[in-house]
Amino acid sequence: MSSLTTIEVNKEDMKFSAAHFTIFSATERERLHGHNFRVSLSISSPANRNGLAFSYKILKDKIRALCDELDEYTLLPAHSPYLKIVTTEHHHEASMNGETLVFLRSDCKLLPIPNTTVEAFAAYLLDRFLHDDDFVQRHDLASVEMKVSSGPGQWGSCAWQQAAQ
Ligand SMILES: Nc1nc2c(c(=O)[nH]1)N=C([C@H](O)[C@H](O)COP(=O)(O)OP(=O)(O)OP(=O)(O)O)CN2
Repeated sequence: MSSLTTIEVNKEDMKFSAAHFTIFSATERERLHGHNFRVSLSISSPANRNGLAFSYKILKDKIRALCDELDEYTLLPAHSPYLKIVTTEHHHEASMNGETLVFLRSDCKLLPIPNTTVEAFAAYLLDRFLHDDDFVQRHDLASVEMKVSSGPGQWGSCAWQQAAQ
């Protein structure tokens, strides 16, 4: 049975500062607020005779680029079951429970996620990592785990595992 090695990249600058509000139900949400979200990526692969899984510099570059896309925006969930978003020429009008929040489009990013939680961010970033290019196809990987933190001691994660051969 071969052993697996894991590379984890979790650099201080792998982060994005963003505003959001978590939606707990059709009638409950947080007020708009922000975090410095941190991102960590771990990739496991079969140990090889060269003792090098792959150069992890490419991972840091990819995560930093993904973080830059989200940095200093208000992040809104385009796939929320509770929040309805109407986009006009200059604004996103986000409505739930009889209230409407109006945001400048230039200040916002709508993400294809159901909620702006750390676990939903982790799933979104993992999907981007897996599908933005052919890194996963070009390497013999066993698993990939993306983690997002909204503050010390609290993380959400999402993982992909290679299908059993
Ligand atoms: N499953 C999840 N639950 C919560 C999330 C989340 O992303 N996934 N997020 C929040 C809020 O965004 C909140 O701002 C963070 O929660 P909170 O416990 O208030 O954390 P703080 O950063 O304020 O840290 P404390 O010092 O522990 O208060 C809530 N739930």
